[in-house]
Amino acid sequence: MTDLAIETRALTKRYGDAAAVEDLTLSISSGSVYGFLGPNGAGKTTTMRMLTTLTKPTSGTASVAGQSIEDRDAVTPHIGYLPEEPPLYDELTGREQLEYIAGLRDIPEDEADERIGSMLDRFELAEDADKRIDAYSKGMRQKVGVIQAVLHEPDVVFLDEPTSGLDPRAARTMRDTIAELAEREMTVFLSTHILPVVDELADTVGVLHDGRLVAEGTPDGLKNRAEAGEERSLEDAFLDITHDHGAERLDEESTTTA
Ligand SMILES: Nc1ncnc2c1ncn2[C@@H]1O[C@H](COP(=O)(O)OP(=O)(O)OP(=O)(O)O)[C@@H](O)[C@H]1O
Repeated sequence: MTDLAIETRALTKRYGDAAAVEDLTLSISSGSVYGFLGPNGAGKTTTMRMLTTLTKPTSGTASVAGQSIEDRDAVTPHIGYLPEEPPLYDELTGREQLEYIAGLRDIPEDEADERIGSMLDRFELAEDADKRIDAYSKGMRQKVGVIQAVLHEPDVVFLDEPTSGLDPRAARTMRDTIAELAEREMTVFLSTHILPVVDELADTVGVLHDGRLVAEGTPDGLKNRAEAGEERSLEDAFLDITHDHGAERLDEESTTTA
């Protein structure tokens, strides 16, 4: 694998006249945690869907784990994806769902049993593992969703709002798990609106606004963009960055319509 786990060049996705993602160029190192931030509708999910080969870009190129996203069969063994709504079969139990995914991923049965057992314990889901998923709460579905995303120990995992629906203890387990995945050299592409999670875990943060990357740096680098001496949280930095860019665009619009 190259040193870059994710590389995109001018990646663009249009729906009709509107660009959901525009001219996105990213270079994300292997083994790092990349925090991908942006207001609602900024294009985060669209980006993840392109990088996980679920939707085709309108233009531009990208590779994930050294494989072009045009080659779905080459990319998928290397990646895991937790989307906003984890794809689960309601009629299966949690354990059956995970065993099914382990089979699809060609994980040997004894290894799969061990990994599934240890992840169910870790997320305190063992007691409910033999209940049908249609009886699961949102948080329980989320737990199964993340376990199935990392079960095959992919090189790169895409997590869309991983702490969504989780109680504080489970959210802590999720954060610890992400940190551990990164320690094991897995690259984590993490999108969330919970900024302290990004501040705690991310090596690099990218901020998307209206489909464009408007800021990128370390969490501390983004916080320190303001005048020296000012104490800022990542939330302050995010609000400033996305506000500045909204204001710039309004200026551009008023100039072009004047
Ligand atoms: N299938 C689609 N058809 C048309 N427009 C779409 C489609 N999918 C996304 N969009 C548009 O693309 C833009 C980006 O959406 P996207 O879901 O990627 O944003 P997001 O950053 O993930 O938002 P959120 O934080 O709310 O989940 C939005 O304007 C959305 O309406």
